[in-house]
Amino acid sequence: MKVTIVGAGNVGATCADVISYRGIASEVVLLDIKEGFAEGKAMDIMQCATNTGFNTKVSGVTNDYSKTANSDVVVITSGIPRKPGMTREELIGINAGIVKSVAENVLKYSPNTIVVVVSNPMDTMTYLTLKATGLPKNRIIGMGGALDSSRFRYYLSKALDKPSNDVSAMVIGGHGDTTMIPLTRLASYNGIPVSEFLSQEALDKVAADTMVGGATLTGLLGTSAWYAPGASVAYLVDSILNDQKKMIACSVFLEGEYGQNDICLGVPCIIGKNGIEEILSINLDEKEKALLAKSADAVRNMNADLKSVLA
Ligand SMILES: NC(=O)C1=CN([C@@H]2O[C@H](COP(=O)(O)OP(=O)(O)OC[C@H]3O[C@@H](n4cnc5c(N)ncnc54)[C@H](O)[C@@H]3O)[C@@H](O)[C@H]2O)C=CC1
Ligand SMILES: O=C([O-])CC(=O)C(=O)O
Repeated sequence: MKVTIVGAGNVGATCADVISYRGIASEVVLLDIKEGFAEGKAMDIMQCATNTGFNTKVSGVTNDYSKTANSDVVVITSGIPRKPGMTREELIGINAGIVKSVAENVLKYSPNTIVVVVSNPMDTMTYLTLKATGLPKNRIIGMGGALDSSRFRYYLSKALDKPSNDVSAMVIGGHGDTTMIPLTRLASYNGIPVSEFLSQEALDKVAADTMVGGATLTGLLGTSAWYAPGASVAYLVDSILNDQKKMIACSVFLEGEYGQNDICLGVPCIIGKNGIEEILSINLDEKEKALLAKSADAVRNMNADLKSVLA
């Protein structure tokens, strides 16, 4: 199975590294616009093969889309990341043009591919990819919920002082500092509601920390995070390529689900060889419904800025 990752920067290269290390795909092509950069990242990753014991073939190319031909999955991470103090939404001006041209280029050589959109503002970039390419909705997946949910589980595990892998929890809504919705009511520690162990005050703090999880890392690192984002993309790609049917919160085009239309927003999905195989409709309480509607309004406002790019 072949995966192309466009953008060989922090997130793209980390994703290539995790995919090869875990043997998720037989071939990974890294593509970047910066001369020699993807080639260098690919060579560095390939030189891990003997010491970590993988057989994936990783190659890098400078803007040569012919080398990406017949990819099963294409991941788009090209674009700029935010700096401390910025929101993801502020990246739209530069990233929209990049994402649109990249999506068009990859489809020329891989017309049947599934596209995973990572560049920010991710929900709007996913919507843009869908509108610009006209691909069916099951083949355009926005990655944000996998990452936000893993951060939610991290903060819950810290509050519980128990291992992250014993915690189950999901974040839905937009992938933004104010638009994501950690579903605290449904989070559990080995099947027991976390509210059995944590006060409402502690749970509120976990939710607030999760929402600004990306901003916190950006403040610490000077640019946005890459290890967990790269691993989250690889987790999603694994579920597609190996038809694992995992339930993952993904940004997907909604047509009536959760009362929303003409928008890409994070909701629980079943991910398999056909991409988005099912959108799960879970019962939200009134407060969660209101938060989702508010989140959708904010993402829709952002999408309105795409008019000139889509014209
Ligand atoms: N959805 C999510 O959960 C996450 C999204 N992101 C987003 O992912 C994007 C990438 O982040 P990083 O890897 O940290 O940035 P980075 O700056 O390290 O890498 C981006 C790469 O894209 C390349 N690039 C720019 N224009 C291109 C084009 N037209 N064609 C091919 N390559 C091009 C650049 O040369 C650079 O190497 C950002 O927009 C960031 O906000 C980052 C983390 C998580
Ligand atoms: O915070 C950012 O800008 C990058 C991102 O989406 C994340 O790490 O969640």
